[in-house]
Amino acid sequence: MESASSSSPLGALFCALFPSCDSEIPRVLLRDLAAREFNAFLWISLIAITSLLIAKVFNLLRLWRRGNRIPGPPCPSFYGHCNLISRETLTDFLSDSHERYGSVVKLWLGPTQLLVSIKDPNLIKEMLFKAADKLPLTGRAFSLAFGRSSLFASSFDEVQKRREALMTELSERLLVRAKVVECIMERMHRSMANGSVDCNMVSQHMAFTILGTTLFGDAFLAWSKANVYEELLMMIAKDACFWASYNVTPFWKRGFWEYQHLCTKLKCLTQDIVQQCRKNCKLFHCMDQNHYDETTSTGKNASYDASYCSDGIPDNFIFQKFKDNIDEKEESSSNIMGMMFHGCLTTTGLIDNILMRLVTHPEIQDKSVNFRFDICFRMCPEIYTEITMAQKDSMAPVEQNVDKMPLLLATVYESARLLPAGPLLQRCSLDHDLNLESGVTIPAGAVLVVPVQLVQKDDSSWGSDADEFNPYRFLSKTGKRSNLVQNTSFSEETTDLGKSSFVLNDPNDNAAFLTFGSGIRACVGQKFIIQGVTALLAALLKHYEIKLPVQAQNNEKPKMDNCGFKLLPSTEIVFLRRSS
Ligand code: HEM
Repeated sequence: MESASSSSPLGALFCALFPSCDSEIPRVLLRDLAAREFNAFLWISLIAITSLLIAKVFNLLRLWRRGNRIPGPPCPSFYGHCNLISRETLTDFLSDSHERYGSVVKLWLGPTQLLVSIKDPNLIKEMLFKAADKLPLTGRAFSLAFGRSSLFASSFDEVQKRREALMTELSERLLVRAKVVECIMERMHRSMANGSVDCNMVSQHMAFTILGTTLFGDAFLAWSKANVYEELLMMIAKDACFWASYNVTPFWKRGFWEYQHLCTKLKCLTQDIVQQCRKNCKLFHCMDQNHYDETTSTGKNASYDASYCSDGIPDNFIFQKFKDNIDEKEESSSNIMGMMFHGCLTTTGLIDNILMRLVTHPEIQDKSVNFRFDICFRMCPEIYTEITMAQKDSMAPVEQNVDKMPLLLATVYESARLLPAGPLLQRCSLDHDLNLESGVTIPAGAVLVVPVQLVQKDDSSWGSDADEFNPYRFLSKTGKRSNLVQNTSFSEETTDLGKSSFVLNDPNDNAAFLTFGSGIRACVGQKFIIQGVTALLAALLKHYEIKLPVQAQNNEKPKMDNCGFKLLPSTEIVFLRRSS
């Protein structure tokens, strides 16, 4: 009978090489070899796991040692403050802690989770420039809902290229076109048939239309599924953070699959609007080509707009240049959905907030309609006059003259200051400690946060009226860029402003203005959305006065909710057509 060793390929090879050997020897040798290799494998695994654990323990000890050097409230238990602080109370807790322990405060959220909050504007600025990465949760929320995104990922290296491309694209689309304004006004007019409109609904629609037409072009205005898209996006927004907060994707939960179903629907709709854009474009291309052929054959001057359809894709269609930069594997639709998601949510909040400020401070729109204004208000400029003045010597539509409307721009910035889009700016530095110039060292792995709302309402940065709505704080007289913010009362300064022309101070010059973040990960859409929203408001306020309905005028003014990011109750407002 043939031996086992010679029947195996290795054994046969051994016998062929050493024919004189005993047939038992190769088998023993092979077994020995296998046992040694297995042992070596076990040793290597053991060493690797042990060194990994030692590195983890070492990092943890370092985090504890360095973390404990930062001032902060004592930790109630080994498991940290997590059980004591809810999302609603975090800002209050940080406010108290900053008051007691200074501008850099630490909180242990768990035995391995250190949170460091910074309140001093100059330290914040430095930190936001040095810490380039965002928390993994941010990237996870976007990728779970929309697929891998190279715009809203955590790592700076991943987003850097796309950020630059998007910034260039947005800077070419700063103006909201007359057609978009018309479409919004038409819809608002229809909604007003019931007497008043819900402020949040109308803001959401405006935000959605601005973003949709910027990303998808005019095809978006005629798209029959735009309303469904808007609803879906808002439904996803409600749950995105909840599902992303699981460390392991909860495949076993039914709710998760329902959420995923909504996300898939949104993706299909995104692809649908992209198709509509393509069709629209081909149509325009043919029409323009026919027009071009006609005009050249009749010898007339051809006015073919090559920039619109140079390669069969309209210029304003999903950012052609931006799309070119996306590598093949990446789904461009995830970036588009991400932009619609972030842009619509934040812009809805901003417009909602501005409209509420305008109805609760009617004197800023137009003094002639307000009977309660006092002497100081009589002297200060107001938005309606500003719009009419800006239009006086200009043939351009009102939305193209926003640069001549500093008070309207200041109103937008002041509303953004009082109600930022979220409670915290967040960063982390996973691999390196962060050394701040003040001497504070923030250990690698700590979560860094900026309590935006506290910073944007801090007396030391904004003066004694920091809590109040005062757009004039962003204005100064021509030729005198005085610091209006510090220790300046509304009445003194605005009286003075009324006598002379004035300019807008760049809000970003104040390190405590953080609505759009700051530093290398700051919002890419700031300039675009400020211009867009101001242009839309200019067109609206030129024709309408925005008011609370008569029955609501004596009610209490809307207040911020517990988190301070929403005005409650959601209010009905009225757009009253101006007679002239
Ligand atoms: C009122 C409107 C908006 C507000 C309040 C807002 C606010 C913000 C904030 C606070 C951040 C984080 C900044 C930081 O951590 O330093 C951010 C990031 C970002 N925003 Fe906006 N945003 C708005 C509109 C938009 C629009 C319209 C776009 C683009 C179409 C946009 C694109 C982005 C992008 C791409 C980022 C991520 C930057 C990064 O992670 O590197 N934003 N935004």
